[in-house]
Amino acid sequence: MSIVPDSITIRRPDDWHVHLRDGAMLEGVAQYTARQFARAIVMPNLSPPVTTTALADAYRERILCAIEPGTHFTPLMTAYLTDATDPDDLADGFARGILTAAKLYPANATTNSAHGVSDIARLAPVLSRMQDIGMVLCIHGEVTDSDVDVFDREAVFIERHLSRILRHFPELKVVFEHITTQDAVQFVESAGPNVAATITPQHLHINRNAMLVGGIRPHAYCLPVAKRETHRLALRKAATSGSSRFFLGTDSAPHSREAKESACGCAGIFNAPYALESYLQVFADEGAFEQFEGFASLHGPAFYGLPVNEGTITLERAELVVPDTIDVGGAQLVPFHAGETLQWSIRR
Ligand SMILES: NC(=O)N[C@@H](CC(=O)O)C(=O)O
Ligand SMILES: [Zn+2]
Ligand SMILES: [Zn+2]
Repeated sequence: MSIVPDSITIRRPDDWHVHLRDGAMLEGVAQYTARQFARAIVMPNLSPPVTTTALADAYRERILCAIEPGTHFTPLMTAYLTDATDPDDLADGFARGILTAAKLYPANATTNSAHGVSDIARLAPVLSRMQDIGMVLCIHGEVTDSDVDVFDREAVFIERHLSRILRHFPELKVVFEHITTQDAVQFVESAGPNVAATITPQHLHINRNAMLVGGIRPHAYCLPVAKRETHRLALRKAATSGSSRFFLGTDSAPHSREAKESACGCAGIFNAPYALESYLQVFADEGAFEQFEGFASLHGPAFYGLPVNEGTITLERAELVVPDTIDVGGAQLVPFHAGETLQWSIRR
């Protein structure tokens, strides 16, 4: 067993995958992310989605308005790829610093993805341009074919699509997002340096039993769905390995309590309020304290070609009781780890 210190100070971290939503929900949740992270890659799956540079620019303004004055937080915007995406618009948004990445959702893979790409082959001109200009492609890597079991959708995506995308565009910078399987870990490890992956706190903490044993637990349901224990262990190993190809992306995805606790509950876990505390617990339990800063604060900027943040954040060993619910503009959200006691707290 390695020695675990009582506090840890790291460079300010970033969240490389978050859903901040819009309207009242945005107003309520943005501050939780801004308190923990200096920057965040903001997902474009609003309804309707953020498909152009102009829409991303307007959305960025709304996010900045939702952040409390005095908070230093930079939203990094993404454009949602559709069958109609214009490569010139993407390149223009990227050159002007409005867009940081583009996002590929296979049609109907997840929340608000009905406008996603129906045939990845049609994206060739877009992907080719992104490869040329060094713009990152973020991918929700699950197939949506109805004959594929929901627990196999990520592994089948690698085989049917991801390998092919990288064969055609071998220099394209790809983030395989919120990976949930050993297959994805192995794929990223054996791919070139232009391929990386984000890992969420929930996929490091829970396996599918958390969702299905002793009653159905909608607050543990997100997409890609948590897999069996062997996969969780592979993800913990990857995250804490020190490999620069794996970095932090919470996939915090708030839905109201009613939308989650329903006959057809929404996918998504709201983990923004205690994301760092949750991740650190994993690194502490794995005896990988020294790898925490790389995962949280260094590997992501290096991959995106951005500077690391100035300033630091300190977490200390101090119990933290996660509330059962969090009130956000009148709606109740159930956070990840609701009712549990975490062992680490951010020093304020
Ligand atoms: N992760 C989720 O379960 N849900 C996300 C969409 C996504 O990231 O796939 C959402 O927007 O609710
Ligand atoms: Zn996703
Ligand atoms: Zn997401």
